[in-house]
Formats: sequence, C-alpha cells, structure tokens
Amino acid sequence: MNLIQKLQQTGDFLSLTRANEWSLPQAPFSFNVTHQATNTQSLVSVLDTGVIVFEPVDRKTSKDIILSNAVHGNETAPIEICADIVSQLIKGELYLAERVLFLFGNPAAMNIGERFVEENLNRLFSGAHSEGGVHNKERTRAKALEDAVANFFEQGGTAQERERFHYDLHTAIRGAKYDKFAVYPFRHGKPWKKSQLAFLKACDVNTILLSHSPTTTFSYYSSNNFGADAFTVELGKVMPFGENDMTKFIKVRQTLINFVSGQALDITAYQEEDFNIFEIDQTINKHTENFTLNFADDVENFTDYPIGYVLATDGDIEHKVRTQGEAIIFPNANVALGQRALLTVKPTSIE
Ligand SMILES: O=C(O)CCC(=O)N[C@@H](CCC(=O)O)C(=O)O
Ligand SMILES: [Zn+2]
Repeated sequence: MNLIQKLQQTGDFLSLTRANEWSLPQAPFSFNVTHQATNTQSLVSVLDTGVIVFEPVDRKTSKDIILSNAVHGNETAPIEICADIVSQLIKGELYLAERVLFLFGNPAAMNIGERFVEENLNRLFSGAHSEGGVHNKERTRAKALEDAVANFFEQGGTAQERERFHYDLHTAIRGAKYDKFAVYPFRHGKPWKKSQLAFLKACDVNTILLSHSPTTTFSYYSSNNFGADAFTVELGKVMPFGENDMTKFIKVRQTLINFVSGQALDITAYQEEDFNIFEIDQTINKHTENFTLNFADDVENFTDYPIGYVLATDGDIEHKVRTQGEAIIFPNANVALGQRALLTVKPTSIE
C-alpha cells in the first residue's frame, strides 16, 4: 500500500504530517472522495506536509475557510480537533459544503513537544521570515504557509466574490480567567464585525482582544493581505498529546464541523452583555537578559493589577500598570530578545 492509499484508507493526515516534518517525500497529490450519505464528490489535495485542501466537486460554494493549528507545536488540542475533522472528510464520513484548507503549522515542533524548534513561527509572517538575514527551517516554513494561504484564497476567487475566513487555533501556556478567547487582528480602521463575534460565541469563545497595531502573526497576515475574517483563537491551556480533556472542546469542534459541512450554526445575534471585550493596551517587549516578570508563573491570563504596580522589569526599565482594570496576557519571560514578553489589556466595548 503506498502513501496515498494509506491516507485514503486511514484518514490519518496527522501521522503523515508528523512523519514528514518539513516536506513530503513525494510531489503533491490529489484524489477524489465520495461522501457516502449524499453520494457527492470532493477533491482532496495534499500540497505539502501539513497542508491539505478539500474542495467540493460540481457544487457551487461561497466560502474559503482556513483552519490552522500547531503554529506552536505543543498546543495539541487544536491539532487533535483538526485531525479528527480531516479524517472524517478523507473517509467520506462528513459532507463538504465549502472550500477548506487545513494547515498543521509546525510538525517538527509537534514531535519534540515544544512551542517551536528554533524560532517562534507566529512572529514570522507578513514577510518577517525574510528579514534580518536569518535563515532557518521555521522561516522557510512560514513562507510556505503564507504561499499556501495566498494560493488557496486566490484560487477561490476575489475578496469581493468570496467570504474568506482564517481561524488560527492555539492554546495558551497559562490558565486564563476566561478559558477561551480570541485575538482580533488590527483592522486598519475597518469595523469590528459583530457577526464574527457571534460565530466565535458559537465556538464557546466570548472573550475578545481587539488589536490596535499590526503584528507578524498568522491571523494578521490573512486579515491584512486577503481581507479574511481572521482570528487567533485560544481554546484553553497547553497540554501534551492525548492529555486534553476533549469535553472542553465540544462546542468549538461541533461548530467547526457544522461550518465546513454547511449545517446550521448555533448563532445568536451579538449582545454586548454576552461578551468580555478588551483592547490591547501595552505591548511589552524583552530588551535585556535581565527581563523579569513581577508575578508568579501560575498567575492566570486576564489577572488585573492596581495602577502603579510594577508588572515587569527589564534592566533599569520598570513596566507599570497605567490604567484601571489593566490585566496581563501571554506573559513569557523566556522569549528571545526583542520579542513580546507581555501584553496588557483593558476593558472596552465596541459600538
Ligand atoms: O500563552 C502564551 O503565552 C502564548 C499563546 C499563544 O501562542 N498566543 C499567540 C497569540 C498570537 C496573537 O497575538 O494573535 C502567540 O503568542 O503567538
Ligand atoms: Zn500558540
């Protein structure tokens, strides 16, 4: 049985991806799948390691959906959710209603159970992979993932003709006061979409961080370059493979399944009181090796501190709370120099 036949039989794209960390052992390939219950056809295209596209055959579509996971290799719950949906699609067990690209970002980091191998993949998008004269496999991978996104959206049609979505699924290093939350990439003045917040609520995500500046993250790349409704979605806490409590992901898994298969979504109209809306206040980067956080490792995301509290010190710089209700997000003193070591957020609303 060859690689293609094995994939068709098992649906196990995750194992194929993990067995080929940086590239496939053969050229890209495609095959047709028949959805048993409706006798409808879909084309499955494996374009690279961790890059698989599903396209309905002989059926009109309107949406181009990207579901990415493992941009950080140790964030396993989103990997397991996507691997399951991919398996159902390959085996013809799930109807496909729209064009869907699944991206398993960093297989090599998955295999060592780490966030990344050499460099944080989620700081290398929007061309950052080609800056500074640095070359490594994650930078090559970031460019390949950018190209996969670009080709997928462009082959679907123009931004005016299509509805474009990219949900970059993560989990967080620490626990959080709000277990699930999403980062809304900077919109350059375009309005925040309440319909997208309603979709995220159907995914059990009702805490939203509004960004006010460009970043080099994957979700910002798709939002800014292709006008996609794109988010970094934090689904819970980092756990090793097989140790996720999958009961915590029932809603998001079912919503994503319904989304790709055209089934009804549990959407209720946006109500401000249903959400915790924050805006990113301070972006604190690490500039010296003396960077220290002034709170314990187990302090949860969204913990707030009083005005004047010293959140972190970096050499002779003190980073203090400036705003009432200002809270911490993504604290990580172990980042590389120049990278983000802490975000703070403050409560806000969207009109
Ligand atoms: O828990 C943490 O410290 C980081 C979790 C994580 O990977 N978050 C993303 C957020 C990306 C964004 O700001 O859109 C990241 O840090 O890459
Ligand atoms: Zn992550």
